[in-house]
Amino acid sequence: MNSLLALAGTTSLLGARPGTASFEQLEERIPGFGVLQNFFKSWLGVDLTTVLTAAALMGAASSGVRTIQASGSKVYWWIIRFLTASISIAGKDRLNREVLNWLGAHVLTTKGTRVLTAHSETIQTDAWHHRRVLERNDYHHEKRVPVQYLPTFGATWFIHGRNLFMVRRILTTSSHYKSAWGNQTPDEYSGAPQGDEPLVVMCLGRSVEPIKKFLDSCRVFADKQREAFVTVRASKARSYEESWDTTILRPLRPLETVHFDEKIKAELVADLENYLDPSTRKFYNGRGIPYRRGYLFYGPPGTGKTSLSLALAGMFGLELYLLHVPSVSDDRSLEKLFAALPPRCMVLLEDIDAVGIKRRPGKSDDSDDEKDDKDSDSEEERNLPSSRCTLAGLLNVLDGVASQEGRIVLMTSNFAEKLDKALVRPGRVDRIIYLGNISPRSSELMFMRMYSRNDEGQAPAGTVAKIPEAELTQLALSFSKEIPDEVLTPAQLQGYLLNYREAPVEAAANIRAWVAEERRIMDAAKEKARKAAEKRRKRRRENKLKAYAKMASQMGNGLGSDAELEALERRVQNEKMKRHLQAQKKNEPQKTNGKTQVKAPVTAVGKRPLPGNAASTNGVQETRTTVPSRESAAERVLAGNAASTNGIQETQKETDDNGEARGSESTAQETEKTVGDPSSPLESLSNGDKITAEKTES
Ligand SMILES: Nc1ncnc2c1ncn2[C@@H]1O[C@H](COP(=O)(O)OP(=O)(O)OP(=O)(O)O)[C@@H](O)[C@H]1O
Repeated sequence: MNSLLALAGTTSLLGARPGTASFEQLEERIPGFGVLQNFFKSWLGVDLTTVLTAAALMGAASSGVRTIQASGSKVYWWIIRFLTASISIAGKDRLNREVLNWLGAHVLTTKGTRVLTAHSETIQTDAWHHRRVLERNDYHHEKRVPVQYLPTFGATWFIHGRNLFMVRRILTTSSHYKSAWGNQTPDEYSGAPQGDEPLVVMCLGRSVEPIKKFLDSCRVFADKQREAFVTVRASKARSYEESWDTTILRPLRPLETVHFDEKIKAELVADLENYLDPSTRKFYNGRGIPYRRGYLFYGPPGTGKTSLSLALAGMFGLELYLLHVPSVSDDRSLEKLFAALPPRCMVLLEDIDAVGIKRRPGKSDDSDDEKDDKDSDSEEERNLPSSRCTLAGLLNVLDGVASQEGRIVLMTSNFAEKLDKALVRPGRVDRIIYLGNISPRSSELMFMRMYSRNDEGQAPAGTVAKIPEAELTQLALSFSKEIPDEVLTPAQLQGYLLNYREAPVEAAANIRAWVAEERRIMDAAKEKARKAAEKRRKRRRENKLKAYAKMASQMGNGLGSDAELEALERRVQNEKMKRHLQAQKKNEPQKTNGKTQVKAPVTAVGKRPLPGNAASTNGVQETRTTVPSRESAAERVLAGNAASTNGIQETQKETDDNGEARGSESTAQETEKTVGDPSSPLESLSNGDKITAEKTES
């Protein structure tokens, strides 16, 4: 048809009559044209050439209109470009959301805009939602996610700072719904924004400065909305492109509500203040020291590690970036996440011992016995998700070349002694703080916090309001006297107090019985765990003996009795240790006057002037002085040594029996060296130095 029209347009067909040159030309180009012409003429009385000519003219007219439209549009955009300035914002950028929120609060409501879009799902993470819930204190309202109204596609006009602005929310393919009306339906009636639409902010004038100011106002407004909250941003789980995606707003938690040693708390705050002081950055930069700070909070579960992190983020007005390492797909993604951090923020790596990152191969110094102990102690470890990030990758983002400056890394751990030494070395972790079980003093403060007036002077509801403050103080004191030092976790005690939310008198009266019951339950649980561990150890031992028996029978030397197999096992253990030490000797051969000198382990962390070196009475002890209730690796090694010293003697006897001479003296030396070779960072913090020094002297 097009070719026909073209032909009709190019050849003047008005005079194309049979027998004329034009008609013959047409007949030649379109075989059968004459027949069609006759058919139309005789049956419909219509001249086909006239019809075609009219169609050609119409086509030409419409293409002319299109050309005019295109030129008009070009002129329009040229004028727009000439007269306006603009800034576009990507759909996923946080600023995008902040601009929309600003428009929602300042333009849509005042202008009475009639075409809007509504959200009710992801909104709960926004400050305005929390504010409304807090303000209304309306339980039923809170059950339903409130609706927020925002600009839809297209342009929103408004005046800001005496400048005329237009914000365009641009349609993306994902947000467009093709209606039955095709492209005729305006965007706002044929689709709904998905939240990832880019924005273009335009302003009449030839400078972008007014737009920058406007964007600043949007940010200030968003910050104000968030004032009473800590913004927690979490890494997006398992996606192709890792990003800091989810934003959760948590109400501010005052640091006073996290109870632990007041001295250590004050030192921690002072340390952070000092780090965040602008002069510190200059100091670091001037001396070529990477401007970074790392903290490790460790202790049993429920002692306030996460609460402390949130409280610190709130106190310093920093955003808390929550990194869930097991859900990061690989080291590159981890790097990307760290690279996307703002210059000043806190990154929280929770339960860093449990993220499934393996120690670097070949770096583990654990003996078999130690491994056995660890196995038996950490049943839950078997169920850990295994991260695809490597330790090297993690170390690199924390303190490598790729690592960003300015941020604060907080790590929490229940078993800090399991952490790789490299992870907690200075530069990655500059302060280690132990959060322990609750002390009587902290329990008194917790009691007061639960029942006294809040910051706004409002008393708690119900009967509590009628109790005078002096009486509450007395109750708190008598309550705290019943709390054994360092036995219960703060979380446990908080749970108890919540059961008596409006009855402080009863809480104080019943505490003794509750503590006794809790102790009984905890003792029973410990005993059960001990028995289970014992059983596992026994089973493993039996399995080992069976394996040795099999080995022995394969060797055909007639060994078979339990005593013989145990002797064989000891020999194998000793041999393993000997080889291990020989391998080590190769790495650090230092012989002076024939005496082996054992190199002191790297104790940078332990030697740092950490706060509160003395054991604390308030539930917090500094790492160096307190190792959590679990037996430390050094203790285990020491215990292992005692056993292996016996083992050596017995082995000596056994080997004599077997006619194999073996120097017990050298074995003893080797054993001592093992002691000075701590396998965990906390060993280097606590016992490593001392033990090594003593052994070296001997
Ligand atoms: N030291 C503390 N002071 C006040 N409240 C505490 C303290 N420790 C724990 N809590 C309370 O116990 C609960 C759990 O605390 P949190 O999650 O901070 O402990 P955690 O040490 O991080 O535990 P986990 O190791 O299991 O993650 C919170 O509700 C918190 O209010």
